[in-house]
Amino acid sequence: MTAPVAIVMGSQSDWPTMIKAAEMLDKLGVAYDARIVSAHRTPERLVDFAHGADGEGFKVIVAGAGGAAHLPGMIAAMTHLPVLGVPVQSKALSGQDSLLSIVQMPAGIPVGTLAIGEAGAANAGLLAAAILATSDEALAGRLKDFRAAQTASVAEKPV
Ligand SMILES: Nc1c(C(=O)O)ncn1[C@@H]1O[C@H](COP(=O)(O)O)[C@@H](O)[C@H]1O
Repeated sequence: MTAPVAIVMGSQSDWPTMIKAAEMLDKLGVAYDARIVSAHRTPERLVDFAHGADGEGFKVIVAGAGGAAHLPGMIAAMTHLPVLGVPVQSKALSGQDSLLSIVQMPAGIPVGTLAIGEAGAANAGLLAAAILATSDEALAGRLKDFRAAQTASVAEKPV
């Protein structure tokens, strides 16, 4: 069976951030395919990926990039699949550059933008699962269990 989620990132250096999306999907029993694709450095790979994503069977794309982060928006421009953008924390501007370049899309081509860094990547995994869960009752149940376990793990008093 093909993986329903593609996790793409602009560079190998993004993987320590984007692995948080992968770990979340692992926890929820959702298959994914992780790839390095860059609008800047591998433009033809980007075009092939974005044009072929639907045909490959992907349902949701999680795209992470840092700095001048054109990757999520360029993918969104070439596929109708939902694209979730993760602004990777950059060294020079702490990810503000990544955030603004992903979130400020013109009307007509949306990228669902998450928070900067690892929390954003983890939430992208959760959101991808939530999108898939609208047509997958078993996954919806696992998402509810995840929430319940999270709630139960929060102590009432600090130690
Ligand atoms: N923003 C993009 C794109 C893109 O948008 O296509 N391709 C690579 N990059 C970003 O460049 C940063 C530095 O990359 P290196 O660490 O490889 O120099 C990474 O965060 C990557 O996402």
